[in-house]
Amino acid sequence: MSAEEADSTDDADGEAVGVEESAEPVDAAGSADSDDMPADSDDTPAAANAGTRHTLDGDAILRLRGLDAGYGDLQILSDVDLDVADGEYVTIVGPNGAGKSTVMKTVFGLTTYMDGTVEFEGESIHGLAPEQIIREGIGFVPQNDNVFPGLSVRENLEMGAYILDSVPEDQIEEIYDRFPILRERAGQKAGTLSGGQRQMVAMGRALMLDPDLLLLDEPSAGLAPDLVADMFDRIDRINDSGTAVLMVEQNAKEALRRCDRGYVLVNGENRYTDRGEVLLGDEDVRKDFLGG
Ligand SMILES: Nc1ncnc2c1ncn2[C@@H]1O[C@H](COP(=O)(O)OP(=O)(O)OP(=O)(O)O)[C@@H](O)[C@H]1O
Repeated sequence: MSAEEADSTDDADGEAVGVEESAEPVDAAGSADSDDMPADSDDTPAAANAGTRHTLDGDAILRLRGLDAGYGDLQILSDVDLDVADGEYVTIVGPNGAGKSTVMKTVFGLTTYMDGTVEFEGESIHGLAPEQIIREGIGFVPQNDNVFPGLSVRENLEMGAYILDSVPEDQIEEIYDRFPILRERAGQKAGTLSGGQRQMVAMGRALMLDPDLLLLDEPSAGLAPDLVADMFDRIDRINDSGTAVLMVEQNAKEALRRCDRGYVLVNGENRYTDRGEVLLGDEDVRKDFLGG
């Protein structure tokens, strides 16, 4: 069994976790900055926090509140709250069909908005077209069809900056420094690259405008197990250089191990929120969503 299969949340039914809302806010559910944590927060079980707080105390660059969204008349997300702080690494995990990708697509203006707020850097971005959202400083790497297969690697990167008047050569160089194989393959059609290399092209394209927030939908999907760790390392480095990351991952254990905070989404609703390591250590979360 591959690491991905082992971590799959396919069989989680989302019904087994019966954690009720607590009246008391729990501080540990919030901040990306460990200095802000209560001294004993390492020991706070996620279950004690579940259903209480899905938001940060401080400023968030991405702030979703009471979000309802879906496709046409079909509502998928119900009352979703989610924050990403400046420079934070946040991951969303949960069973298939929980609505994880729908959260990302909604941030990027690709679903039917129904209710709630979507704010980025203090301004509402609800109703903006994807091109405007890119200008605001959000990059998005969708799970599928995320490169132009008939264009070269370099042309794909240039497409990431199509809203500019001229190609930002310095940024292309930065992307090549980050992903050296792309410099070597600059003239090769993206459709002929390996899965891992295509994922680098897709990330590189999304980084061309140096976004403040990068949305990554299942970046390890389809990668051979030995390439998965490398992809996660690259994401760590992108985040280390100051870009906030919001990532959806089926490889839930690894994602939670790497991130600052995690959200468990079930049936389009928030279920758990806490620091990744706290969610990983929680028996109910492990049993119901992480394959034990
Ligand atoms: N374009 C669409 N039109 C209609 N329904 C859709 C569309 N895209 C997704 N859905 C439905 O929305 C629900 C949530 O899908 P979503 O892809 O957000 O889930 P997910 O948690 O990311 O799941 P997975 O892990 O399987 O990718 C599913 O029932 C799915 O069938």
